[in-house]
Amino acid sequence: MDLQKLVSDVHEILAANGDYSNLSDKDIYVNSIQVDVRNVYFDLHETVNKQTVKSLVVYEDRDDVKDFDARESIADDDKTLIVGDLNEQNWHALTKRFNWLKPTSRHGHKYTFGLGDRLGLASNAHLRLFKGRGIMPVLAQQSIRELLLTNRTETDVLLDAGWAVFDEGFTTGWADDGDHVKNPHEVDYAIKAGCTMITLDSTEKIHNEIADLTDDQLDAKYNALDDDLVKYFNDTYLDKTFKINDNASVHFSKKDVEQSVLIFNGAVQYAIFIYHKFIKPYNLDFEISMDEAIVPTTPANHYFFANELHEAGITPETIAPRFYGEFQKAIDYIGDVKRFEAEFVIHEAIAEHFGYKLSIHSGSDKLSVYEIIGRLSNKHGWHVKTAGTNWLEALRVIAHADPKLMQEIYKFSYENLDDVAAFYVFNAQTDGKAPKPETINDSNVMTLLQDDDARQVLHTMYGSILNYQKSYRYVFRDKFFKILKENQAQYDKYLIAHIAQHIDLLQGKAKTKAEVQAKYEPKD
Ligand SMILES: O=C(O)[C@@H](O)[C@H](O)[C@H](O)C(=O)CO
Repeated sequence: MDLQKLVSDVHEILAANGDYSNLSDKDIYVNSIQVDVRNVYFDLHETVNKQTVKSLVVYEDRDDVKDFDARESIADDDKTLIVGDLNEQNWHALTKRFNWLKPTSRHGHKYTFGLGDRLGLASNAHLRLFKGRGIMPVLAQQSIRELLLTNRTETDVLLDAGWAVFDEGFTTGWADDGDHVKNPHEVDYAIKAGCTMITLDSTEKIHNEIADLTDDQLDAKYNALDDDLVKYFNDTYLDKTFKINDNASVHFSKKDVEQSVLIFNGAVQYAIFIYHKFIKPYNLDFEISMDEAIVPTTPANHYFFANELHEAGITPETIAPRFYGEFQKAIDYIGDVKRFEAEFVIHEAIAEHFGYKLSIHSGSDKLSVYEIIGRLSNKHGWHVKTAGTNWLEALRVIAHADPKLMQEIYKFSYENLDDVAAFYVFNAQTDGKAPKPETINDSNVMTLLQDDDARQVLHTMYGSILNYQKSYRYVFRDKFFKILKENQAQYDKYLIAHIAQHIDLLQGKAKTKAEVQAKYEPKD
């Protein structure tokens, strides 16, 4: 690398008085430039074999610059210029200089949005979309399931997102979600890796089987609890109506009390335990999710959960109920939208009453309900989690650039769908619902990204696709990343078009799915 030229670049930056539109070195990534008195920091984006290769350039007082891991360096008066990799040491060194680089809690941010970049290549585009929108991006958001299936660690996820934050000069705050952690080991791991938010997935503590009991069986099981507990729950809830506001109240029949206790109280107690062991001592941002339970969270169940937490002195930042209808991965909402709205009013009132926000999980593509969610919760705020659909946008790039490879990927996914049966709940099946691979050809391959069943097959099979090997060699992985990196600009375009649809509806800038699709859906 020509270090002398980089020194001239630095002097040009210092002389530019903040206007970097005409810098002579076009490899300087302008969004990344930071000038701190006479110290200068930026990323260099060089194109090598059609891919972008990034390096960090730091120009600092000679004694200070030592904590960077330099590949090369050169002295310039009392300063040293170093060039380094975008690695862990350099990112930590930068966070000591720029506080906004570190992920923080969502607390105080009214609108927050989880992005879940499965491949580590989506955050730059996301940040360009979020700049100036007034929404805090939770850039790093990976479930343990996703980490296992992609062979990534929390640190990989943090660094991919953190470097994008520096690259884009995104100074208004971002968060890192240790998503769907289920046990103390996973919570501890997420915290130690630097997650600022913990999403406790309480699915395994929720007793779905209680919903199938007859009234007599339910009664017997409930009354078998210790007398003092039964007395406490009956005194607190039985035949009571809690008026939450002018539009919402929650009534507890005998069945509501018994089901709320027997289905959810184990999860409440577990959340209290996790709160005292980790959340409170480390002052973490806490979400409790029950969205992947089999039983929907009725307004009474939700009120019960929130009230019991409140009695224990706990106010999480967000709670993710399992709303009425189905929020399946990668496709629109399934269910009666009117009933969803009627129940959402009550869920929102409960959240506002107890002082947290609702979190909408599996939020990608739920374009039929975002206008409702935005309209009903914009005053108080919301958290939305997309479900890794940036992976599908990556496949859109593959389908475009190499239709044959995409057909092979789909055929493989279709034939091996059982791989993910234990990880995901989805409708798509290979017994007639999802399109048969032999019907897909070069001219209709893009339809795979529009068909609900094909989307679900491809969405859930990411781990198998990326890790599939023959003779110890990856079959798809290397080709996949090569194409994606060579077409990053197109990937960025697709990513922005996809998430912009969600945000416009949530922010009330558009009213219908048709409107946002007409505005943003890629035409090619
Ligand atoms: O695939 C996953 O595990 C994630 O995308 C996860 O489902 C996601 O983070 C989520 O919770 C969306 O609601």
